[in-house]
Amino acid sequence: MSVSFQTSPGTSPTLQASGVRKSFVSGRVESTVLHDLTLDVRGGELTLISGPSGCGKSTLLAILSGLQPADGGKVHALGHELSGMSMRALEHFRLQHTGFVFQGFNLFPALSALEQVELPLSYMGLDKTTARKRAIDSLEEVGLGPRMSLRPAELSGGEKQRVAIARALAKQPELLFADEPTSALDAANGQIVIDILHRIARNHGTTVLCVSHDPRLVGHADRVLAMEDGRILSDHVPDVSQPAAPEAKEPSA
Ligand SMILES: Nc1ncnc2c1ncn2[C@@H]1O[C@H](COP(=O)(O)OP(=O)(O)OP(=O)(O)O)[C@@H](O)[C@H]1O
Repeated sequence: MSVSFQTSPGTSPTLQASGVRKSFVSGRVESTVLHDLTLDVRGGELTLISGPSGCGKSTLLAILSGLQPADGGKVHALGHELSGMSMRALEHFRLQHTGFVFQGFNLFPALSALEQVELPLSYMGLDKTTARKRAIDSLEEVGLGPRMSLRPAELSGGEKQRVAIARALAKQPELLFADEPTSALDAANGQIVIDILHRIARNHGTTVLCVSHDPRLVGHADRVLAMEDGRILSDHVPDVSQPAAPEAKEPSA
């Protein structure tokens, strides 16, 4: 049986999935990874999808962001039905409206932090001056103003992830997707990253959807969808009076 979670009346969801199903075939075995999953996600909030490894979180994020097709059901993002879009239209949608942050940072070794952030802005068609200003503003917003000329090899893991966040933020996306953004980081850097994602949701009205198996993140989200075996088991607002992780200190470079 599937459980549905809907937004409360008066709020307008930016991401909606209804009856989403996904299976993978390996040899002769077909495994269902998502079972008739229905959910709504709102703007201006950090929504965390938590759950054990292998429960289908990354697959769900990939489907909600248009990176992967579902086998059934519908996904609406910013009012567009993703399942009805061509590959080309999906690419355009992702370029214009979404930002991604992944566990492995995905930075180019030869580019400075500033160049990493400017690059997607050039693909979006922004002129050089606008792109540079946006890139600088975004790097400053994640606390990397003084380090924007450095290349990945000269940055710590936490700083690299902040460059990746600045790169996503500079696009001014309505939807920001983060897949295990803290997994490669220590506790202090992980907390800084999740705090930045939270601030982006609050200050820019962005829909931030983060998937993670890290239980320390639960206390830092506005809303937590707990997933298990391809189903959402609960939808709750975390108790902020019970911090899930110790206070973060600004780490040294
Ligand atoms: N392309 C694929 N082909 C076959 N099986 C896949 C594929 N992608 C994912 N799976 C399987 O689907 C299941 C869910 O994977 P998924 O990556 O969505 O889980 P997850 O909850 O994000 O896990 P983790 O926390 O470890 O990243 C796993 O059993 C995985 O092996």
